[in-house]
Amino acid sequence: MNKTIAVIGAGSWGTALAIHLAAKHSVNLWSHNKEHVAEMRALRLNERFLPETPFPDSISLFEDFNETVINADIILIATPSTAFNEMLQKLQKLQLPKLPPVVSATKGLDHSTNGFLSDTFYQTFPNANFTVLSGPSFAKEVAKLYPTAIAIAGKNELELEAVIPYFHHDNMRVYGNLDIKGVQLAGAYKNVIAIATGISDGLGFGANARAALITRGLAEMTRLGIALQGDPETFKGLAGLGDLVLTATDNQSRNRRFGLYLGQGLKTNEAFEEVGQVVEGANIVKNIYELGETMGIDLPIAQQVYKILHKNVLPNTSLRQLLSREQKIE
Ligand SMILES: NC(=O)c1ccc[n+]([C@@H]2O[C@H](COP(=O)([O-])OP(=O)(O)OC[C@H]3O[C@@H](n4cnc5c(N)ncnc54)[C@H](O)[C@@H]3O)[C@@H](O)[C@H]2O)c1
Ligand SMILES: O=P(O)(O)OC[C@H](O)CO
Repeated sequence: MNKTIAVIGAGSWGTALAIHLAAKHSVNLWSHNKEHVAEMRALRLNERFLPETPFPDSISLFEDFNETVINADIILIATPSTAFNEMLQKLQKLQLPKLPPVVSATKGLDHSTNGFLSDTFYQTFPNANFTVLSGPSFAKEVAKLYPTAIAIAGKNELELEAVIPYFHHDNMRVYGNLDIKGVQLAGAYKNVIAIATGISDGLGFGANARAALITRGLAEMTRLGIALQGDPETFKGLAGLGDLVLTATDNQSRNRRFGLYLGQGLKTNEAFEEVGQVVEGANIVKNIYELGETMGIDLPIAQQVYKILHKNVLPNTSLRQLLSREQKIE
């Protein structure tokens, strides 16, 4: 089957997935930045975000949103979470007679509601097929076609069957998942824990502290996830533990690197500048903190990351506060 896939967002993730999908399909890759589109057309490469992997011939570059999606068999949104809503508005404006299945590869929450991006999507398109792609997957490795396993989550098996075959081929193995809320919460939360382990490593706290943050981070992610109607099993799977371990331990992660810079003494704005790409954990830690407060759920690691980023608490003070909390049963 040679189908057409519209990829919305030409950062590192949209581009990597475009390269993977282009092995079997035609891909329309869209960026909101006209100069970036011209550059990618000329170079047949996304030099800004993924400079090591040239485009196969089956990728076409688009600056016009309408042209990108009008004949697409599926639409993949791969923008940062801050732009997700804007992409839905663009899709709505098109008034397509029937929206093709939409897959979100964005890892985050809705910043204005603290809610799931899927809820925002269903409010705009109540009857459309919407699924979420998540799991341990660095863009650079996907673009180089290294072996990768991910999860795609949706409301029911029919919706999953309509999209999984587009992604499940060559070096990518896809597991279907029916817990769309848990998968999203895990994909967002692991970014915050990766910032915390980065900070801890930047401070030189060592391997014991890193393992403790990952394990206790998984516990608090699971606690919030269950309270938000996620399935506890999800947090042990690819979108949970899998992505948490990847992001919290490998320096390809922007969230982890951002934390490392903070731990080494850089100010927040300096750390953002050094990373130079999206840091979703920093985008959403306030949402997670507010969810914990309003729902009365203890999220100690996220609380400390929130205080470092939003209340000017020093990383060293903050992480030591984690250790000095009252003794409890695991
Ligand atoms: N890079 C990865 O390894 C990876 C893997 C899995 C998931 N993700 C997720 O994918 C999403 C995108 O991340 P990325 O790695 O591609 O980020 P990136 O920093 O590499 O690129 C961001 C892209 O978004 C574009 N953008 C910014 N504002 C926009 C707007 N208002 N409208 C349209 N486009 C806009 C930028 O021009 C840029 O092309 C994030 O939620 C991230 O967590 C990334
Ligand atoms: O670079 P990060 O920290 O945004 O992580 C990228 C992916 O989410 C890893 O699965």
